[in-house]
Formats: sequence, C-alpha cells, structure tokens
Amino acid sequence: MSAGQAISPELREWIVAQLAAGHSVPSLRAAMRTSGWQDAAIDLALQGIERQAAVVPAAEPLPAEASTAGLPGPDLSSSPLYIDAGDRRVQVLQTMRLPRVIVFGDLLSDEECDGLIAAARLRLARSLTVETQTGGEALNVDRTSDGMFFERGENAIVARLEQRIAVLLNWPIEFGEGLQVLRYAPGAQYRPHYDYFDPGEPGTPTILRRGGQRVATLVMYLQEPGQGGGTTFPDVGLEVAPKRGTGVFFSYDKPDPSTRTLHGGAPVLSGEKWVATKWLREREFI
Ligand SMILES: O=C(O)CCC(=O)C(=O)O
Ligand SMILES: [Fe+2]
Repeated sequence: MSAGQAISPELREWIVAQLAAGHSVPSLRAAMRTSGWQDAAIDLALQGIERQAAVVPAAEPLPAEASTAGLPGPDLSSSPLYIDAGDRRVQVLQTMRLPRVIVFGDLLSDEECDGLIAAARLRLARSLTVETQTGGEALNVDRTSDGMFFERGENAIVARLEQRIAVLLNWPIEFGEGLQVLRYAPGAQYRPHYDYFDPGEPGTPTILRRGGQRVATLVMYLQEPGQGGGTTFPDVGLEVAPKRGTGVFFSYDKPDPSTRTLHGGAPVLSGEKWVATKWLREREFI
C-alpha cells in the first residue's frame, strides 16, 4: 500500500471505533503497520481523528457493586462458606458484586429434586395435551422449554423449599411467586432476557398490581443435562454450570439493564435439563 492511499469513511469509522473501545493510538499504529500501511499514511489517517477522540469524554467508571440494600439475599459481610437456611446448611460457592450473583450449593437434596420433577411432570404432560387440543399457544422462539407453575405451598416439598428460600434470602414467603418448573429437551434454550417487567411495556402496570416488580431470581437445577444448559450472564461472560441441587441467585434493585442481570439458559446439547425458578417481588404477591 502507498502513502497516498485514500482514507475511506470505513477506515475512519474503524479507527474511531477502536479508540472508543479503549485501544491506544500506538496499538492502532502497530495494527495498521502490520497490515501494510506506511507511517506517513498512518499519520494522515490518525490526524484529526486523534483530536476528535481527545474531546470524547472518558467513559464513566463502572460501579464496583450492585446496590443490595433492601433486596433479598443473605448477609455476606463476613464471607460465610455456609448459610443456615433453617432446615438445611446451604453452601456459598461463588459470589459476584455486579451483577449481584450468588451460587448456592447443596440447596436441595436429590429426593427434593426428584419429587419436584415427578409432580411437575404430570402437570407438564397435561398442559401440553390441552395446548394441542386447542390449537396451542403461540410458540415462543425465545424459550423452547416446557413449563408449569406450582401454587405457593401446593405440596409438602414446595412448602418446605419455599420456607428454606425465605430464610436463606431474608425475604417473606408471601413476597414470592409460585415456583416455576421448566424442562429443556436437547436443543431447547432460553435466550438472554431480564426477569423484571419492562417498564415500557403496556401490560406492565397491570402485572405490577400483584406485588410490584420482581427484585430477585433463584434458579435451582433439578436435573443436569449431559452437556450444555448452563445459565449465562452475557454482560459479564459468566456461565453457571447446571449442577443438580445447586442454585444461582441474582438480584436487581431496578428494572434496568445497568443491573447487568441479562441472563439465559444456554442450549441443552444432550440429555434433559430441569430447573425450578423462584421469583421474588417487592411486596406480597397475591
Ligand atoms: O434455565 C436457566 O438456566 C435460566 C432460567 C431462567 O432464566 C428463568 O427461569 O427465568
Ligand atoms: Fe430468567
């Protein structure tokens, strides 16, 4: 390439984007040199753009942690390895501050996982039949799992688990929605989404009448797939392995992407993944 080569709008855009992404001028220079640019041409291309870049305000420093005051969640100030959840000693395996994520180990016994699956399976089968008879609900391409809801306190296992969750997360049972169970067959996934209700959606005010916003989520793994099926947090590159008996908890102090609680269920590659999800509201959920 020659020193006289034209600086195309695309090249300008590329340079501006690289600078905005935090790459230094020397590193851009090196990259351009490697791809055959001569110094004189690089100088020309960078002139003006550097000046422009200099007036771009520096990105806001990222907050180090999410606000957790007044939200569900255990007190982690003493970095406990275990939390007494009343009838069970739950492990704290991993924590993250922003998004606020906690991975709990040994949250459910194998018997509890099996019991929930058995009770949910009957209901799933029934709801699928009903859907086929009536022509079915619109297929949601974002969520290809099958699901059902238990009523709060519907059976002994559900009641026991809800009590345990209330103690673990310091949040009244009455503020929780009924437990949801999802089954993911191979290929099924739940594309990244937020669990709070979008304030911009027309239906949201009606939903909020039943207990306000969702403020936290606990996803519990009841059956692990052979491969795939982790819970992903794309904003921070986190993937939680869907280990049976384990749960991933996350909270969000406002219905806003700045909470970085975007998350999804990665496609199941083999086997079946079952989860139970508990959503916690701001107030009593009726
Ligand atoms: O299956 C998962 O890992 C995530 C489930 C989920 O995001 C939900 O139930 O809201
Ligand atoms: Fe979710």
